[in-house]
Amino acid sequence: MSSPISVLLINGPNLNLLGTREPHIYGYETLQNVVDNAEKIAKEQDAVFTAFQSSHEGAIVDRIHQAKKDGVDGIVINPGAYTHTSVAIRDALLGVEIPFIELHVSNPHTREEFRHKSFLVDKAVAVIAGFGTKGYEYAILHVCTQFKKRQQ
Ligand SMILES: O=C1C[C@@](O)(C(=O)O)C[C@@H](O)[C@@H]1O
Repeated sequence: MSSPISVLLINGPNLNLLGTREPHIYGYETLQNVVDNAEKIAKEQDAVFTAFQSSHEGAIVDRIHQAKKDGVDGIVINPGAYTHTSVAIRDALLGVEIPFIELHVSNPHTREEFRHKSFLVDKAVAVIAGFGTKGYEYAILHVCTQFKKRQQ
């Protein structure tokens, strides 16, 4: 029997405040809820699931490096504001060669101009934006069902 797909969910800065942060934009669901739902969906698909949140760019870079050592097959990442600024996170994702989905709770393209630029979008397998926290469920299910086990 082949080993299960392994998926890592990364949330960047301020996403720990989901549920209370600008709820008219991000809704009322907490990050804990989002992660619990994502884990449930992954488990239903017999996938291995891990989640990580940090508001620090370097910590996110380090976690992406660790993902390669751990044999992660796919990453779902909501980079928060680092979407619009971080060459380091882009380079980390490219460096580990793990396919990833870029995810946003809101649709940044309907918001301020500075949110229209993404340093990841041209390298992402897919982008999910504007579905609220439901987007996490779609992204995790997609990785678990459509991504292939990587050759180690
Ligand atoms: O922190 C965030 C959250 C976000 O990534 C989203 O999920 O909609 C959109 C970003 O522009 C913002 O900085």
